[in-house]
Amino acid sequence: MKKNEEYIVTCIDDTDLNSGVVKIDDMVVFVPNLLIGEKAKIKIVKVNKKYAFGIIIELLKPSINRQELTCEVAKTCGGCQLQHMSYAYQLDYKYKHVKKLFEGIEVKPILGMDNPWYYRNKAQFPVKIKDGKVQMGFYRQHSNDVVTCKECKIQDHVINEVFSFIQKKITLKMAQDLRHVFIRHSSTDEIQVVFIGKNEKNIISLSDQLKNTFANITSIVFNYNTRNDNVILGDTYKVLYGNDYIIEECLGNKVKLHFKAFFQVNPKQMEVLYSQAIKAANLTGNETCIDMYAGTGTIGMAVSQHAKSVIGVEIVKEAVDNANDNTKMNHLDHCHYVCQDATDFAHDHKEDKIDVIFIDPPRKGMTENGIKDTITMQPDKIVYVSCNPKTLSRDLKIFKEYGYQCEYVQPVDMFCQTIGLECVAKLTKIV
Ligand SMILES: C[S@@+](CC[C@H](N)C(=O)[O-])C[C@H]1O[C@@H](n2cnc3c(N)ncnc32)[C@H](O)[C@@H]1O
Repeated sequence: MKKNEEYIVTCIDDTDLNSGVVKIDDMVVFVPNLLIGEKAKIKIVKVNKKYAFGIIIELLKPSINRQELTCEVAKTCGGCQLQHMSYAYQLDYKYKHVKKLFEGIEVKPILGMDNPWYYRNKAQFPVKIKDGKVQMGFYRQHSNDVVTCKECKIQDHVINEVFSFIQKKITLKMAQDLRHVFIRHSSTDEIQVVFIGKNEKNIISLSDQLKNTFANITSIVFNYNTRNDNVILGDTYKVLYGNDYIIEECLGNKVKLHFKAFFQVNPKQMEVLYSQAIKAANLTGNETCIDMYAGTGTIGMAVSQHAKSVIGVEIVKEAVDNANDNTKMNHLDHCHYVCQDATDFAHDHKEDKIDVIFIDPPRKGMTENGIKDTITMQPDKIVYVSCNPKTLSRDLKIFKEYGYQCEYVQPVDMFCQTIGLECVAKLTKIV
């Protein structure tokens, strides 16, 4: 097989990264976006020793599970990898792959959305100047090129409106000192805009236009980032209007949310996810709980309404400050947060007797030492919330080696149209 050769193929399988799998003379070829059962003319673009990669040139027999692409940049923007699948099929596809990862563990049916569009409450738009024009949009897949578009079909409508307004008003002078524009829209209908770049001088007039146009903007911030890597936010910032936070809501609690603090991007499914986490813990009201990787305290505050006390740990100072303000604002005085690395926290508390531990780490999951020290606390139950089924599966194996087994995994579709999936895992002590 050689590069640029063309073949007519039928797709026999798929991968969890949205590639169809075809076989040509016993050679496996991965073809992005090809669905099982589909017949297509493909072109080989790369050949390795044991496998190759191809691209679709012409779809000869489309699957009934394929849906029309309605987004104008679906083919160039890297955001929605599964937009060519009907939503029911996206859920089947995710379920099949998540089940493979958790062999021997019950995986409950995925909880999906009724309307899987316009759900995201946060967007980060890169800003560039190319050929004397300002570009603001999304990164092309595996590239630093910016794909411009009028709207994004998974961002909520208000974010699209603010995005479109900035696109119209931004000048070359403004763009030259900017790298990103970050927009959040809360469930309480507050808008936050964070400009990220070198210098705020040329942005002041845009900030004024924004606050004069959108009555519910409560926070405009300039974040200074002069680094040359792909970390989006810098350390220092200046508030241009209002506050450095907005007010969010989660399961009935108000949440003060700093722009540097984490918040789930799908507010509807966040409540489904955290309700599942609380259900898994089956609390009686007498438990002492830990909320590890706590963010602004969203899980811990909801848990504290069903438990005796909650102590939470989080590494981002601004988020911890928010979390402690949030417990006061919601009158939850048996819930308290500390700023520390989660592994160090688990180590310092390993002699404590804790009943239930909630864990919600970033994509990379936990450290083995963190898992060992968590287990030393001998909780009756551990509820692990994860946005990365692969690191969850790895960590569940380590938990099992140290005496905790997973009873079940409950997937929740938090990231419709994309390959992402969130899961809740319930773990109990092996007796
Ligand atoms: C997936 S978020 C979950 C946040 C929170 N539970 C929520 O749902 O809003 C993971 C959180 O872990 C925090 N984090 C990352 N590394 C950490 C560490 N080593 N120790 C403690 N917290 C950490 C991040 O700042 C982030 O807030």
